[in-house]
Amino acid sequence: MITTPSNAEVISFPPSPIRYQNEVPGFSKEEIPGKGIGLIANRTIYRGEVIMQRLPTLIIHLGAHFHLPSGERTNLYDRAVQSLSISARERFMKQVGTDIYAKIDRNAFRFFIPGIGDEGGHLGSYPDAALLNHDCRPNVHYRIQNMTHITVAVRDISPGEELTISYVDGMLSQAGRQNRLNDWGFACTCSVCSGGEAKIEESDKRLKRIAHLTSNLDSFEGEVTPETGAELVSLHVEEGLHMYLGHAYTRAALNFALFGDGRAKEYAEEAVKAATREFGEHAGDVQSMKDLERDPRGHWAWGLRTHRF
Ligand SMILES: C[S@@+](CC[C@H](N)C(=O)[O-])C[C@H]1O[C@@H](n2cnc3c(N)ncnc32)[C@H](O)[C@@H]1O
Repeated sequence: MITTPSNAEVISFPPSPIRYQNEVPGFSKEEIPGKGIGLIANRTIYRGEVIMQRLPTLIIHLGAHFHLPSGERTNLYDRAVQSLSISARERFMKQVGTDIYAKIDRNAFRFFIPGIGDEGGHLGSYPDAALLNHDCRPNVHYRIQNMTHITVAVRDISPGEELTISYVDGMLSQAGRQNRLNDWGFACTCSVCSGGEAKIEESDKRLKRIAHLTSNLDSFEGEVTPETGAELVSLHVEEGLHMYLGHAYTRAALNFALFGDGRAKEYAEEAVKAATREFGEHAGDVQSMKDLERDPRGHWAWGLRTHRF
């Protein structure tokens, strides 16, 4: 661990260690043409399945990675990697990148210790999870909870399909995403990016519509009908943004509730499932959607829009 003394104390004593379940690996490592190594499903993996949970091999404070003089940083990185067990070191060193700095840069995942702002920013090295290649419309979502990297399927995955995550914000336009991906040194060949001009235009248009509906739903001034949230969910599914369905279903459920519409219940139920996949069962959205599902009419939002207009 390369961090400040106060962060080290918190990191050494995570507030509530999560349980580990036995894993039956649903994937194998394979060479993928044009992408290096990747992970391929070797059985059907169902939506919501936890695919992999990993503790970090190394933790590095963002300040150390980006602001230490390179000589000092190299020294620290060498010592950190030397202190790993032989097998952990081997897995770390197999990652892409010409030296330790590059391996961290190209493979590590960013996370923040909650409650202390930028000071809590770290890079976690998880060499097994780092084998997930990028797709703009991925089938897997990951989160880092108590320093643990958790990978969950966001839709059913067939045997032989590659497991992928998105390295960039999937709501960016295709050009915006490609621009960010240049940092990793590859051009994306996902179904949207390689689908030709018309497909890219259609996808960008959908993303604009998603942004527009989201902003309307989030403000009391925006133009919305009971159907607006349902349209938002459909657009996410059409666009392949299964990784973001938690917020979409939550907005839709709340919108139905605001209109005093009974569909709030079924959307809240889906919101609970999607938000659990994305953020974990203890996330705030999950709890509030459980409340809405249990008692839509008793919810604070029920009928508020109908009173107003
Ligand atoms: C975190 S690593 C992923 C694992 C990597 N393929 C390996 O062999 O270890 C990131 C690197 O994988 C490659 N990569 C990931 N996604 C890709 C994609 N969609 N197309 C081409 N290369 C990709 C790029 O070289 C990128 O810098």
